[in-house]
Amino acid sequence: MSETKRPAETPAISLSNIAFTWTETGYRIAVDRFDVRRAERVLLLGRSGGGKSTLLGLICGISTPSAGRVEILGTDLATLSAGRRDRFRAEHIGVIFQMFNLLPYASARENVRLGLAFAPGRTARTADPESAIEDLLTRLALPDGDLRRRSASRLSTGQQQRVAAARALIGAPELIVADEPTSALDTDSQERFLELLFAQLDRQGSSLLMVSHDDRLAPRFDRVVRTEEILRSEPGS
Ligand SMILES: Nc1ncnc2c1ncn2[C@@H]1O[C@H](COP(=O)(O)OP(=O)(O)OP(=O)(O)O)[C@@H](O)[C@H]1O
Repeated sequence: MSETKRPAETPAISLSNIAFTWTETGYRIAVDRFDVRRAERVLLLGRSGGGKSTLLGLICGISTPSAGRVEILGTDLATLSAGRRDRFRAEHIGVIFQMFNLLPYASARENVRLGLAFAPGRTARTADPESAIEDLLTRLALPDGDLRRRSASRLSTGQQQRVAAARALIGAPELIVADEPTSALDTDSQERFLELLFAQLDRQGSSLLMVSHDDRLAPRFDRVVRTEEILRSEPGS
């Protein structure tokens, strides 16, 4: 049985007394306490190799800590089997990966549609999936026509990034987690992307945790946290 509290009482993310070690490298992190509130937008800033992606993996339930508690939207991830954790992630967390992780041979539309796979709640919130996909791609400035039919591998980096954002946002999951989604873009494209992303977040009221090493992004967020404020890491052997 998962342990679930009422939404109004629960933060989007609540981490306590976390310890995690990568067995292959011995690199370890510890986090005493870290919370993100509902609808809050938090930027986690830190140097490269400082453990940001490792932390996001724990928050998304891709990795599991050796100690401590990861609670997402009131659910303690340790109470879920691996399969249920995957379904929980699909249903409640829109993830924008650093390398986007699009299916290269699938079209932009098909990649966005994947955001609804294994996510009955997100699907139920999307009355008409095909027009929702078109609407999101329009809002995220991926022009109609050939581009939306083209396989993802034939899109520019910025276009792939917007497809990845649309896939994360479709069906309005409560939490969006983004791992350096703007790192491959020039400053103007970064600005445009963030504007589009934030406008969509305003519409759907999701929380956002974004990690980056670029502190120029800071003014746009409700709160900025530096990795060294919450996370201790040891390089291993
Ligand atoms: N899959 C893995 N297997 C083993 N060790 C890993 C793995 N992924 C990361 N690590 C270890 O964790 C350390 C921190 O990596 P992580 O990707 O969490 O940092 P980061 O802050 O996200 O870096 P960047 O900003 O460069 O993406 C790495 O130096 C590496 O030793």
